[in-house]
Amino acid sequence: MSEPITVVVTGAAGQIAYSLLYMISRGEVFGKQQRINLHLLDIPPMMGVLEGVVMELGDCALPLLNKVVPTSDPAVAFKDAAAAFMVGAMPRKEGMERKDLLSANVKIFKVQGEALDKFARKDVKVLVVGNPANTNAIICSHYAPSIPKENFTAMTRLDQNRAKYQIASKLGLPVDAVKNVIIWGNHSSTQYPDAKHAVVTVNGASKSAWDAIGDAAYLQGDFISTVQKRGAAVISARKMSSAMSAAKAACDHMHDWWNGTPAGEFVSMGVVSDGSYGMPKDIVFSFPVEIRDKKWSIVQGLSIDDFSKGKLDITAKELLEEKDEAMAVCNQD
Ligand SMILES: NC(=O)C1=CN([C@@H]2O[C@H](COP(=O)(O)OP(=O)(O)OC[C@H]3O[C@@H](n4cnc5c(N)ncnc54)[C@H](O)[C@@H]3O)[C@@H](O)[C@H]2O)C=CC1
Ligand SMILES: O=C(O)CCC(=O)C(=O)O
Repeated sequence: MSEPITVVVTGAAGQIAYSLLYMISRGEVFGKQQRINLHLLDIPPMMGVLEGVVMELGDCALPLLNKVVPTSDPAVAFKDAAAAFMVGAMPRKEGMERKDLLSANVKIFKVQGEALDKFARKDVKVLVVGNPANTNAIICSHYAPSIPKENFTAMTRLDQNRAKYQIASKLGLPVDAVKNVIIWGNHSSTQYPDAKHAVVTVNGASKSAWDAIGDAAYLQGDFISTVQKRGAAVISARKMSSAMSAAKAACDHMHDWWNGTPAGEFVSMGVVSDGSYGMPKDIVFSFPVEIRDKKWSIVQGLSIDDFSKGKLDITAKELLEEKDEAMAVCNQD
């Protein structure tokens, strides 16, 4: 067993955390030999609920759980953090766009960025889940200047998993037969789910998902809109936003960041743009990445046709607008 690492989960009394805490504590992210000190942050009115979550974690009798620290103080929560799941934020209700949450949620990420800067390890890996996730991540990074920008990421893995599931279902394949589907841009309805580089394994042979499906109208139409609107569809059905699937995606994202991606495979993550694929710099944009030694790099050289370029430009424009609005909100104080 290794020395314990400190893992922070914000929004720890909420619905995503309820699934996420169990998966992390079972060793599904950092491995079955890695002991964990879980730091659970929520707001003061939720401390009673959080106490119940702590009781249940104890009652799960999880051998990897070294210590659980419930708190409403960011200074306590982020102390020595090696990894942070930033879930705590308001979810949207039916009829809202995720960016409608911006003014309420962005200030949370300013305060927590400042706390990460002061109290976390300088190599902390930060995954922003709370919406609008990409813009909250750029704000968090902005207010944590002593931590490298590369350490701040936003979650588009749920969109990737949704896209993978759509392709697998269309072809009647298991989900693990589908690889390298890409989510470009914002975790919003402007995101671009791109199947052009995806591959599928059929009867032991690898082939292009595009050719296997053989229906460009679907792949440029219903496939894209289904993935873009899946969050809203879940809200409409459940009257609450996705939680189990979001927790699973957060684990997948951090798992791959910690452990790396298999050769020839890439995953999508919102990362601070370096201008790759002609996208604006210094926004958190979802790109395909490969990961080695706990460091991601954007996959270069993928062909982008005019259809794709148009989609990338739309989502980049939205991210630039969101960033301006978020900075204006933060500068009000
Ligand atoms: N990026 C993605 O793919 C996804 C993002 N989300 C987003 O994740 C966020 C959380 O969703 P749920 O867990 O369903 O919401 P929830 O409402 O069940 O839980 C949120 C928790 O955050 C807490 N919180 C609020 N302000 C806080 C602060 N300043 N510090 C610490 N905790 C704070 C709340 O008290 C609550 O316990 C929402 O913004 C939601 O839209 C949800 C699904 C997928
Ligand atoms: O759609 C939302 O705003 C809530 C959850 C979410 O981000 C998602 O399900 O993709």
